[in-house]
Amino acid sequence: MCTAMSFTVANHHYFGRNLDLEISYGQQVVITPRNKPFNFHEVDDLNQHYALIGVAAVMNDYPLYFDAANEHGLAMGGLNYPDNAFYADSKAGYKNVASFELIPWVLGQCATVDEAKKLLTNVNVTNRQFSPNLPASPLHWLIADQTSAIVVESDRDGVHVYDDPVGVLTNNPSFPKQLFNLNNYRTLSANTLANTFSDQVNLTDYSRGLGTRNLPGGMDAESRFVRATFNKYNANWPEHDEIANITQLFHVMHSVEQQSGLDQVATNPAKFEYTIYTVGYDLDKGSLYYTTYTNNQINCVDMNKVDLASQQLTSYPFINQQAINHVN
Ligand SMILES: C[C@H](CCC(=O)NCCS(=O)(=O)O)[C@H]1CC[C@H]2[C@@H]3CC[C@@H]4C[C@H](O)CC[C@]4(C)[C@H]3C[C@H](O)[C@]12C
Repeated sequence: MCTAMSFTVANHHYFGRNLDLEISYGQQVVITPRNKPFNFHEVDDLNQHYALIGVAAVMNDYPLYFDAANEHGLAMGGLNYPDNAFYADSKAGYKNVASFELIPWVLGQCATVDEAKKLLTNVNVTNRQFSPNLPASPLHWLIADQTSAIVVESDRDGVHVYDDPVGVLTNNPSFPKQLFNLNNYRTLSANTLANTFSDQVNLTDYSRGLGTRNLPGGMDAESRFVRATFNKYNANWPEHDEIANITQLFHVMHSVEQQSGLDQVATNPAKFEYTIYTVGYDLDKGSLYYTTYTNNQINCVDMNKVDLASQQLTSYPFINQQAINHVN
C-alpha cells in the first residue's frame, strides 16, 4: 500500500508519498537531466525533456520511477492498484504507453496538470513488460501541480482521468469510491463539539480530540485515504517557514505510515509491509526531502545542484542509518 498527496501552503507547493512494501527494488533518489534521452517503445522518444528528480530503480541505465517531480513543479506517483489495474495490448489509433513509461512520458513534456490531461487523451496504458523478470505492476497514478491534481486509472473498461479535488491517493478500491467514502466522515471535526447525540442524555466532553474519535486508524487503504485527507486539511501550516512546512508535511505523511509488524503480507506470512520511505517534494524549488523507516532524519537532494543540461543520470543511495543526537 502507499499514500500520496499534494499540499499547498500559502505560496509553497509540496507533494508527499509513502512507499509501503515488504521488499526493496534497490531504489535510489535519481535525477534525470534534460538531455538524457527517454526512448519509448511506441510513442515518440523524448531526446530532450524537462529534468526530473524522484525515486527510481535504475535498470540498464533506465530510471524506473516510483514517484518524481519535474523542474516545473509537476509531480507524479505510481501506487499499487491490484486486481483493478488492467493494461491492454497495443491498439491502433491510441498513444500506446507502457505502464513503466508513463511517469517519464508525462513529466518529461508537461509542465502542468492541464497539459498532462491533454497529453493523456487517447492514451492506452499497455501491458508491455520492462524485462522478462519485471512484469508490469498494477498501478494507478496521482499527478499534481501547484494548483490541482488528477488520478489516472487504467481499468478493464479503459483509461480514466479523474479530477482529484482533495489531492490524495492511496490504493483500492478505485478512486471514485475512495472519494465518495469521504462523505461517511463528514461529521469528523478538529474542534470541540456540542453534544448532538441528544439533549436528554448528559454526555461530557471528558477528553480533548473527541471530534476525531471516529477517524479511521487502520493500515488499509480506505482508512488511510480518510485519515490522510482529514489530517492534510486540518493540520496547521506555518506558511512562511519552509522548514516548519516540510516538518509538518512529514508529520502528516507519517500519520499514515505503516509500522513494521502491523500489516502481514498474505502471500508470505513471515513478511510485513511497512513504510520503506517517505518523500516530500518542494515543487517550487525542485528539491526532494526524504526519511526512511530506519532513519527519521529528514534528508534533502536538490536537483539544481547537478548539471541539468547533462546526459547522465545522477543517483543518490538512501541514507538508512539512524542519526541519534547524543546530548551528553
Ligand atoms: C509495489 C509498489 C507500490 C507499493 C505498494 O502499494 N505496495 C503494496 C504491496 S501489496 O499489494 O500490499 O502486496 C510499486 C510502486 C512503484 C512500482 C515500481 C514502478 C517502476 C517499475 C515498473 C515495472 O513495471 C515493474 C517494476 C517497478 C520497479 C515497480 C515495482 C513496484 O510495483 C512498485 C515499487
